[in-house]
Amino acid sequence: MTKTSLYPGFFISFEGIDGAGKSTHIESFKKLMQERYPDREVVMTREPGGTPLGEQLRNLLLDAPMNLETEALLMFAARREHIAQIIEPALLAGKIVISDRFTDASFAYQGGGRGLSLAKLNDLEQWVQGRADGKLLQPNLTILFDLPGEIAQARRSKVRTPDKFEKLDLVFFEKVRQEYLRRALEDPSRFHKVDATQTPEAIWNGLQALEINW
Ligand SMILES: Nc1ncnc2c1ncn2[C@@H]1O[C@H](COP(=O)(O)OP(=O)(O)O)[C@@H](O)[C@H]1O
Ligand SMILES: Cc1cn([C@H]2C[C@H](O)[C@@H](COP(=O)(O)OP(=O)(O)O)O2)c(=O)[nH]c1=O
Repeated sequence: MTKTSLYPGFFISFEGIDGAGKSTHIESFKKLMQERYPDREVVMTREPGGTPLGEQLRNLLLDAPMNLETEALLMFAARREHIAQIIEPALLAGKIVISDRFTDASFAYQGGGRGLSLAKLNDLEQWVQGRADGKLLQPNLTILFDLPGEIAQARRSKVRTPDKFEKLDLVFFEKVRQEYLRRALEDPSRFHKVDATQTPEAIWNGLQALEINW
């Protein structure tokens, strides 16, 4: 059985290091899905966040310095609420859910970047995404914007005031990137890797050509 058949809906996550180009494409991608599947509702959401409690946790997570384990636990607490309130009900109702980040980000940032053990992250993933039937709720498709840390940093420095994670250095973002790539290798049927060094137009053409295996 594929993960796709766990729910009538379809779950897509967008991932990548800060500045890789997710925000540039996610709204248009939502519109594309809506045009392609006019009889389905498309729900756009994000992590950390997605629920009133999750958004409160997001404010804390993005600004307050905290112990690494605390950070991971709060990320997964926000995720549990997000799954219970938003993601699972939408998937059960046959909707398309697009989330700006999901669990791969915890492996990449708290694991790869900050060094939390993958065993602990695996436990949290099982805890928060495990279902009564023993299967794991995962995105059906994860679109990973892959970009060298240096290029992402140059793009970021042009635009915005950095949050807590964005202030971290180049070595950190390379480790984050490598963990994303490791996760992609581990589950190649779920991941679609985008070469984010391409022009926005080329990236968009690639996204439009992407086949959704419902
Ligand atoms: N393919 C691209 N080539 C050059 N610059 C880009 C590309 N995609 C996005 N950018 C620019 O890089 C910056 C970061 O992009 P953004 O989409 O906000 O990244 P993210 O949401 O992944 O952090 C923005 O200024 C954006 O205009
Ligand atoms: C979901 C998640 C995000 N993050 C981090 C990655 C980002 O730096 C930050 C917020 O992500 P994001 O929403 O992509 O921020 P922005 O749109 O402002 O770039 O949270 C984690 O460290 N772990 C997680 O599990």
